[in-house]
Amino acid sequence: MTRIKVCGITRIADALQAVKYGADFLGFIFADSPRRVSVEQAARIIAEIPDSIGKVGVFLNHPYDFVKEIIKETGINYLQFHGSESPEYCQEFRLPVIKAFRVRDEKSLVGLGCYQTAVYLLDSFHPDRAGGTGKTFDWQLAAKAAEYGKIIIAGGLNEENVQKAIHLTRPFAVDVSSGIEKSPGIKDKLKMKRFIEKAKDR
Ligand SMILES: O=C(O)c1ccccc1N[C@@H]1O[C@H](COP(=O)(O)O)[C@@H](O)[C@H]1O
Repeated sequence: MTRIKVCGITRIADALQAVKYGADFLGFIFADSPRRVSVEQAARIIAEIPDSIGKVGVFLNHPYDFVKEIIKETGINYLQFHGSESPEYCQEFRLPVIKAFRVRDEKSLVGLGCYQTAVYLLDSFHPDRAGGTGKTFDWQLAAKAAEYGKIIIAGGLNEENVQKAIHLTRPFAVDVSSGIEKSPGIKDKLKMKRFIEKAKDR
């Protein structure tokens, strides 16, 4: 069954709803973003979440020591590197790494084979925004990435298109953020429920 990652969590209520509806991973953004959480906020939320749920810290070209500190202070147990972090950088950490690639065309996936990370996350390319774009990319390109290992499809997913994305790409997981929001960082309960139901129904 396709796993579900709900990203951009900033509130305990949203985290608990996501878990109740069946999310497998929750994402906490430490990069510059309207969905950014403080270390204290993330630690408070993570303390309320069952052990069975993956807690993913999302980083963007952060210094090694910053990431280490966040791991220590919050209890995140997956690392999502959303920038231009090198394969060597990704291997410095003991936790499983999700390396993001922002997909514009086939060339965006060159270099993917150099990484030995747990999972590859494919998100949409945007010239000005690193993530949370609400835009989809050409899902046909995901097949190339799948040759290297497990993939997570991200970028512009919502209750209307998630089943098609799963059908076309057969991912390990789907990742949603802005597609289930009322406003940046604030989840819409109903949209979240419907998204998870649809994703689980595939
Ligand atoms: O959401 C953000 O603001 C963000 C900022 C910096 C790096 C990553 C970010 N979010 C990631 O974007 C994708 C998909 O978002 P969406 O569903 O298109 O809104 C997801 O992987 C988030 O982790």
